[in-house]
Amino acid sequence: MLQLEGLKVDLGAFVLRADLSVAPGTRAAVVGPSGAGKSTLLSVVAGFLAPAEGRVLWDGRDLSGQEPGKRPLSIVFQDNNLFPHLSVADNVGLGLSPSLRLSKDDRARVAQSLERVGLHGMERRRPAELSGGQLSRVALARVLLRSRPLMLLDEPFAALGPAMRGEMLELVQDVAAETGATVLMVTHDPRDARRLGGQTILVAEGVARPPVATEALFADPPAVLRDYLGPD
Ligand SMILES: Nc1ncnc2c1ncn2[C@@H]1O[C@H](COP(=O)(O)OP(=O)(O)OP(=O)(O)O)[C@@H](O)[C@H]1O
Repeated sequence: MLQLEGLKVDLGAFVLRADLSVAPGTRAAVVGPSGAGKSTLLSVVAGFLAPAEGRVLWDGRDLSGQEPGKRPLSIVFQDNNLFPHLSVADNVGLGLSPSLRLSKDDRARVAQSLERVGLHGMERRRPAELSGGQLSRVALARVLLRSRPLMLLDEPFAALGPAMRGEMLELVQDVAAETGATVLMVTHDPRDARRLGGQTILVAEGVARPPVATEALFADPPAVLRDYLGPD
């Protein structure tokens, strides 16, 4: 379980607070106005930012001071954090070993996870030789391989069209189901939040609110969410 306990992140002109927990295996969309602090929230969970107050706990263990690579999580950003000079297989292999010292067995697992996301035969390509959707698949193959219990996705599919986004969201759900991971996914699209089919953390007015059922939230949105969503 992820717990944000009395958390305060202070970026000078911007302060974000959070006091919430996310039950194991929850798929939670993170929504809210631009500049509200969604990426900041993910950054503090990931360990890129240290909180001024409070703690981030995973299964009751305080993650303070633990560097991002050692935390029990995987991250996917919009640019998919792929290295342009490395092959698809090596980009995925980094999920197992940052120095790319991979055993034969590791290589087989890389191939297996690429096959799982529909990229069989593309192992030797470089990121520049792939489409946007395929790049997202590479990033998800790495997440699958790492099999960490928490997946942080920051607008991962914003550059893709609606149909492809739907496909990718299904893949995220499959990957989360296979690894049992808890998912936090920042999105600007309420349809994506609904498609994720779980809960939503609303970030607005300096606060990340506890997760609530997505359907119920969008059926009767609080004023700040209504303003953000605009007229139907
Ligand atoms: N390194 C920083 N130093 C100071 N302020 C920052 C820093 N990074 C972000 N901010 C500010 O913190 C606030 C929250 O930014 P953040 O990127 O978390 O918002 P967001 O909800 O993810 O926005 P968007 O939806 O536009 O991506 C913004 O007002 C931003 O200007």
